Amino acid sequence: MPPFARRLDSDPFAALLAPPRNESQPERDLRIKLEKDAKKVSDKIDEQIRADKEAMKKRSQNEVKLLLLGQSESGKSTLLKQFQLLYSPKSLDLERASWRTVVYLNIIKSIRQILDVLDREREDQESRLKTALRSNSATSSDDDSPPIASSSKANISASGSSSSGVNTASHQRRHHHRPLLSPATTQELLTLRMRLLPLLSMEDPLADKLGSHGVGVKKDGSRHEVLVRRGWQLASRAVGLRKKMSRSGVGKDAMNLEGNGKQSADDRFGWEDQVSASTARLMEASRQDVKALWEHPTIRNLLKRRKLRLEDSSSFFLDDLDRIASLQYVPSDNDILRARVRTMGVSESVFDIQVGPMSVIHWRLFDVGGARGQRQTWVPFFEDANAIIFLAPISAFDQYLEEDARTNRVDDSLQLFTSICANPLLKSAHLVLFLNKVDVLQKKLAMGVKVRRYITSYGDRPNAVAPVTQYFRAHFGRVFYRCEEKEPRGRQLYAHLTSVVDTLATQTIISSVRTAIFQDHLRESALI
Ligand SMILES: Nc1nc2c(ncn2[C@@H]2O[C@H](COP(=O)(O)OP(=O)(O)OP(=O)(O)O)[C@@H](O)[C@H]2O)c(=O)[nH]1
Ligand SMILES: [Mg+2]
Repeated sequence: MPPFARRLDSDPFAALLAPPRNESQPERDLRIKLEKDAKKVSDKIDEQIRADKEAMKKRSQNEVKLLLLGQSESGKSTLLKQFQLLYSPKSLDLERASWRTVVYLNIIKSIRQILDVLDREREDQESRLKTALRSNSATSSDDDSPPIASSSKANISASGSSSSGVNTASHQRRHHHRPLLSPATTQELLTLRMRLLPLLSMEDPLADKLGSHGVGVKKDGSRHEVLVRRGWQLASRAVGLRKKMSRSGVGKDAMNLEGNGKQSADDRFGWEDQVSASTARLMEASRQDVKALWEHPTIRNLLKRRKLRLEDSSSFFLDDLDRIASLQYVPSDNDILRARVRTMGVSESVFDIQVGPMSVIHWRLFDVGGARGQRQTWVPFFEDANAIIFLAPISAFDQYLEEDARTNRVDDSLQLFTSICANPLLKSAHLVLFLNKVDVLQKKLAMGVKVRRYITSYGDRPNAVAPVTQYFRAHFGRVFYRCEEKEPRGRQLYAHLTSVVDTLATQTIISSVRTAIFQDHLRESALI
């Protein structure tokens, strides 16, 4: 058998592609032409594939994806605002009016929480009085009760050893028996409460206002809890401006305080809707009452005694009411950093960073909702992430999750960090850890809050900032190295002690983190 025939026998493709044995000349010419045309098409496809690959490589070289991860209230959105301040400060200017609504909401929520505590104290005091009349009960000390969560839930943590390696303490709420409210003080505080009702009544309309701009509003007990999605700041502003234009279009201004022919208050101060304008006026009118409540010695005592954890921003705004409760108020950068609104889902922001005379990197940041119910939305963003900043608020050693009042927040952070370190989709991501809210930690320790009461494994170490931060840093480090030992990926952990509301310090850290992440990225993309 000739070698050609053998080849045809053994190679089915050669047999298929071979010209017919008794092909005529015209058939041959046609076949060759068709083959040439087919090759041209095939070459074009190859060329397109090559071009696509090249473009993809170029795009991935010019794009760095960074995820901001961590539990709720860890500071992810605040860190994003710092990126915005650093790389796109003008964009924050456009959002200022929207942040004013959030500041108002934050203040009103704090007042409501304070008044809720007052109500509970009154009820407890009444029932204690009744009991005392019967049994002549004794008083008890103030300092050993655990805090009550800002959600007003009982705060009882799981005891014993947890999978994260820290041991958290178990607490039972104690009752206080010493009466705090005299009849005169009760009367005084009830009068204040009554005078504050109009301002309090703005909470739901304000929440609805934010909620109507493509964001979520969750009913939290009897109250609205606002959750925001990507772009809410500008959506809120655009809707407000449209309303304002349509108002002036029909020739009447619902908010015109000055009478005909004069500029309305919302025009002068940039209010874009009636709800914000009304709240601003109520805020100014109620300023002295809010201050009287917030600074009232009995209220101070009560908050301390009941260990009410107002959100970190609350005292910041309440301490500065003279500035904020004014018709001229426009939120400063610092106010925006402190304003608190929950993130829902994943929101993406892009910053273009010039890295050379001709070269720009598109830095894509993904800010996620950190509550347990939100965490499943993170996973689709893991696959092509270049880097992660994981935020762990180490000041939260004495706090429990809002979504699970038995889980200590530091414990939750450690568990979450464990799952991030071990996730195979993130195996080549550059890993940065922010041990955040060091300023709050400092204040708590200075107030005498003892770490070992909440983290029993802390033992007899000194209750000071350096040993406490060192202890938590070691725990997070151990989680990381344990993951690397199990499955070595050659990664490093870059850890920073941060307070992301501190602009100067945070921006310095962002710059050094950026250098490290971009260097890693350039090294990797050179290998593609
Ligand atoms: N004092 C202080 N406050 C902080 C710090 N970091 C964040 N905060 C405040 O903590 C609150 C919560 O911060 P966010 O950035 O909204 O938290 P988040 O991680 O985005 O929370 P979710 O969106 O619910 O996942 C805000 O009022 C911030 O101003 C910090 O380092 N120090
Ligand atoms: Mg957020």
